[in-house]
Amino acid sequence: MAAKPMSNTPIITPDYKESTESYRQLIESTGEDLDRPGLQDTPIRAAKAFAHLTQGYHQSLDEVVNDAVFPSTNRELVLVQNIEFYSLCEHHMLPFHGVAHIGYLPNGQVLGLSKFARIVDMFARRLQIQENLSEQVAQTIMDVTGCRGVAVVMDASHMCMMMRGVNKQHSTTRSTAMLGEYVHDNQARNEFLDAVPKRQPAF
Ligand SMILES: Nc1nc2c(ncn2[C@@H]2O[C@H](COP(=O)(O)OP(=O)(O)OP(=O)(O)O)[C@@H](O)[C@H]2O)c(=O)[nH]1
Ligand SMILES: [Zn+2]
Repeated sequence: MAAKPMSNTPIITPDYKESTESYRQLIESTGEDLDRPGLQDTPIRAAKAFAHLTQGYHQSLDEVVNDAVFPSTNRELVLVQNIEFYSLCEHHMLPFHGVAHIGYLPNGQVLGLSKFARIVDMFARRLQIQENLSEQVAQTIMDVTGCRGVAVVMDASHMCMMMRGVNKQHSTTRSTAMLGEYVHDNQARNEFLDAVPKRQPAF
């Protein structure tokens, strides 16, 4: 018997037509021969890869969280650290990647641990700048859990600073977003910042 569909939402199979054509034009603009064997499937491959890297636009928070919010009396710091992420900078569409560290102070309920990573990915898989990515993750955790405070630190290396432009191989960027009690409570801020791993140079 066929598996029962999970919802009545129609399954849309993307055909990547427009993005494949865009990649064809982009490759042609280099003077390359699109018919040579190595490149024949490259436009569709690149289109599929780009769709993957930007899939966060098509995810819903409800699906990502999947009701994994659980009652708890624990109100102390929960720190989920070293969540690796890959994103694309919105200025050059080149990758930036690194790790996110998320701390929060629960207020009667806690979020399933994997959901922190899923929320990071949902916002990272878009065209982004690192500062906004950090804020969006923090705000979403606050909205979903109703926590007392949330702090996000992200350490990342930006390919647009490494492969081109200023060509700096060792520079990394730390962005921070703090909400709720973390805004004014220096003791809570310091507890979180002391617990966050120190960032190593990119190489
Ligand atoms: N604040 C911030 N800037 C970013 C991020 N990703 C890329 N950028 C910067 O966006 C800026 C765009 O600057 P522009 O002068 O318009 O572009 P550009 O001529 O390509 O700049 P260069 O990279 O300096 O060659 C650069 O300074 C990038 O380093 C990010 O996540 N946050
Ligand atoms: Zn960039």
